[in-house]
Amino acid sequence: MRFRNVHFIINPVSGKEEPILSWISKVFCDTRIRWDVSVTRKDLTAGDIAKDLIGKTDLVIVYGGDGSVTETAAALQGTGTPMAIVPGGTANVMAKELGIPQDSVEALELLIGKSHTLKGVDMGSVNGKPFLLRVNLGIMADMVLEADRKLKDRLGQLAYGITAVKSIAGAEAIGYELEIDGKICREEGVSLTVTNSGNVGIGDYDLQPGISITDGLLDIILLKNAGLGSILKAAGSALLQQPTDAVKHWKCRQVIISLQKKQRFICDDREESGKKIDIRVVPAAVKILVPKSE
Ligand SMILES: Nc1ncnc2c1ncn2[C@@H]1O[C@H](COP(=O)(O)OP(=O)(O)OP(=O)(O)O)[C@@H](O)[C@H]1O
Repeated sequence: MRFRNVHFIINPVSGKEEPILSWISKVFCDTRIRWDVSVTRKDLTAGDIAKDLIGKTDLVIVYGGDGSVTETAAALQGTGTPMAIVPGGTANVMAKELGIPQDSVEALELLIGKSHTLKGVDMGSVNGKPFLLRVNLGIMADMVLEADRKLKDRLGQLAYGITAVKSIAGAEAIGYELEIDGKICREEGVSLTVTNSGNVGIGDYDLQPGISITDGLLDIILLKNAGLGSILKAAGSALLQQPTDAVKHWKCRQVIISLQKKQRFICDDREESGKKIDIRVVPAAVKILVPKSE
């Protein structure tokens, strides 16, 4: 696929410290592609910039972490303007999920070559607001909330490991009423995840086997307790991509979660709270540039 005009959105404070402008210039200098750059600010998000670019460029390319990627996807969803990712963040979950090179120069080279294609990627909506990766309640939410900017700058991905240990230590199971595609069930667990993406940003491991970001479905994953045995079984299941009895797994188009009291949850990187959480899939919502499969 050939693009004539592309527009980069760059987050100057995301995880990696790289001379990205000089690399863009080098990679694009021998092409006929016209490129332009906008830089995010605290008061000008990737989503704000992407909204302004709808229909005005052939491709929006975001250089940043999953926060910038999800903001851009939310802005472009349903518009027909495609996007690409050059992973510049700490974890870069979305790039891993889609097989996009983690190395920035390789990701730039993918844009100018012929070995890429545009893929229709599912998104989700939670109480009417868009998300790309997942919604977390319980210990997974606590883990992300505790890993603040300073900790991520100092420790990179290890920040999530440290906050995970803290969150698991204090975990208590709570009751969830789940209405899954119209069918009601009652469950208890320490962590509830409704995910669009399988990858969790640690190597190539998926949360559970069989999760796809292009299947038009969401996956609900419930971790029943935070005992060591249960955590090890869940981790082993992710490593070996085998099901386990420590985790319950459903696929759905919609789930309505009812809680006994208002609880905070994480929707991608965003903190929200609620007592009733209505989550739906939006199939093939946004077109993203990915490597062509063999
Ligand atoms: N110029 C800026 N100054 C300060 N903060 C910024 C600026 N531009 C963007 N941000 C903040 O960065 C957030 C997005 O960060 P992003 O996800 O790109 O990187 P990251 O946190 O390093 O990556 P990851 O999510 O993979 O850990 C935005 O939501 C916004 O709050």
